[in-house]
Amino acid sequence: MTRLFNDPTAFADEALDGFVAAHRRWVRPVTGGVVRAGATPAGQVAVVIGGGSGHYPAFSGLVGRGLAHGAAVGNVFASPSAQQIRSVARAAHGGAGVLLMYGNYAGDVLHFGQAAERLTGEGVEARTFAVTDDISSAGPEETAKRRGIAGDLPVFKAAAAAAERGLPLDDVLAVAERANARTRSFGIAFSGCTLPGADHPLFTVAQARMAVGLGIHGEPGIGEEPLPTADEAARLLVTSLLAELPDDVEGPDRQRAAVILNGLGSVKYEELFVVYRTVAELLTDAGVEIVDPEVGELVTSFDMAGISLTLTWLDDDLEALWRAPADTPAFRKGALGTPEPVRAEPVIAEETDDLAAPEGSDASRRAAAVVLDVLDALAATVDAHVGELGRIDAVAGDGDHGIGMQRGSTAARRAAVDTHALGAGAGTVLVRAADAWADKAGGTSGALWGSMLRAVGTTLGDEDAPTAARVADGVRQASAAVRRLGGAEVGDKTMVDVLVPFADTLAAATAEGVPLAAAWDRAAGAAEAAAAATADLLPRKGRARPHAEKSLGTPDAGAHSLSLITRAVHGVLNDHIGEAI
Ligand SMILES: Nc1ncnc2c1ncn2[C@@H]1O[C@H](COP(=O)(O)OP(=O)(O)O)[C@@H](O)[C@H]1O
Ligand SMILES: O=C(COP(=O)(O)O)[C@@H](O)CO
Repeated sequence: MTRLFNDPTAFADEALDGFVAAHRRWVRPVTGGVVRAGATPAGQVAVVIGGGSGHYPAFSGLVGRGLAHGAAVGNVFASPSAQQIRSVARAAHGGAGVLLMYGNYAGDVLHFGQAAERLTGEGVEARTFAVTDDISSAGPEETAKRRGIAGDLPVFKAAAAAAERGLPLDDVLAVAERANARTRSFGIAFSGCTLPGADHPLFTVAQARMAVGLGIHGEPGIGEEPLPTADEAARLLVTSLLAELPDDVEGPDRQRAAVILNGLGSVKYEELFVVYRTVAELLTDAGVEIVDPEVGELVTSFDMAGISLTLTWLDDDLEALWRAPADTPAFRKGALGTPEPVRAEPVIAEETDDLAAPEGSDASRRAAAVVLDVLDALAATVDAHVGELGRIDAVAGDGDHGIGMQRGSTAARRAAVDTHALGAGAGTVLVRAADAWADKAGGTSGALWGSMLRAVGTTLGDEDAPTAARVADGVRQASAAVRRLGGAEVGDKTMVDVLVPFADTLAAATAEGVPLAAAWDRAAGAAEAAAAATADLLPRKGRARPHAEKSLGTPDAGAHSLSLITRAVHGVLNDHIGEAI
């Protein structure tokens, strides 16, 4: 249970404020997260990490000398937005480029990727790297699909220590790749976490049972077994990892390994030590030389009861990087010289894009008024279903789909109202709403909904009055944009299963000359049927994939929300447009 909070939707921001107030020696706040209190030394690659809140000390607690130069901090269990990441990276940049590092989650991959593109376009050389240490989340033949859990720490640290040596960006990236290829984690859980404001945990484990193969977002494990003793738990963790050695490690005998026994939130230190005692014994019996072990909370999931074991198989260079000193709020090692002075200049102000909007034609401004009503209906629908969407997402995901959609749709509506008041046409209103959605929501759906609204807005433009064919074309462009960005296709159990038939039906009906509202009605019917049919699919993308079987019988959360929204939008089109276009 998370007991102490004010407004649950403000939890992540308020936690970050308090964290900064407590750690000014190490960090200073910037829009989107934190950077080191001292400047990145000129000519040093900046390592910028990030992810959702709810995992402390990941990610803000790992900012400081010897480790990250900055951290982008998202909402609870949702990746930070591309705009946040860009802002933190610009503040951390020391002139030698930026390596953006995160765990391998769909939302992080999308937002960090977009941030890197934008930074590079602005002249800040940027690369991305996703950590994939969790062996339970995909098989050895699909290591690129694995999630990042406590292995984030040794991989971030290796890259950051390489950056401290003055290596160029591509060499720092190569170190991250090598550390990741040699890092494996495996975990078990005894209870799920309860998000701030929620009254029940994201999952439960039956009395005297444990979930095997945990995630760090309250995802249920991939299997269930009887509750073990501490020694049995240690044996399971060690044998699972020794059975999954990296390709270039022939056997454990005479190998060196960095070892992390991580507590997820409510397993206490003494319990961890009891388990570690046997972990150390088993590894030593297998011939492994343990290097600088860490036992404690390094990547958490609120109050989740669970533990994970991480092994990084070291070569000489990786050992030196693992042993290198570090000084951050939550992770300290060795001794560093005198710290750089804490910068006295004020907090970097949020960069605001030019607020003026290009004026739309009269016809496009009238269309923009309908767009406002559409966004109102959209946000109201999300508000009315926020709990239901969260529950569906919690079956095999992280339970945040409702709150993510709510944050995004609320921000989009606000931005649309402001932009409309500046005299903008329908296209610009939608594009600004899209950017606000992606920025404020973060997460997978934030990036995808941002790209959808942007595609429709770009197609409508600010000059011509929208026609039925133009709207249908905009929706088609939106469908293509989501598939391009997320890489999912029909059948993967995502919102794409609804978006494609919706766009195709709308295009076919408008091509037959059916007026927009009636064509939309037909397309919304196709969307509803497609959303219901996702209940029979096994997920192949996103957070639900490792829990495929559990999701059978439940529709995909993003597919369901999209179908609800298409139906609500039909109401607006029917009332405002009728058969006019
Ligand atoms: N690669 C993808 N392409 C398209 N849609 C996706 C993809 N991955 C996930 N989704 C959609 O995103 C939804 C989850 O959104 P949300 O819960 O807001 O994001 P997150 O998983 O980042 O917390 C899923 O239900 C699915 O419809
Ligand atoms: O949840 C996180 C990001 O992944 P999403 O795909 O946006 O949910 C985050 O907590 C880990 O970085």
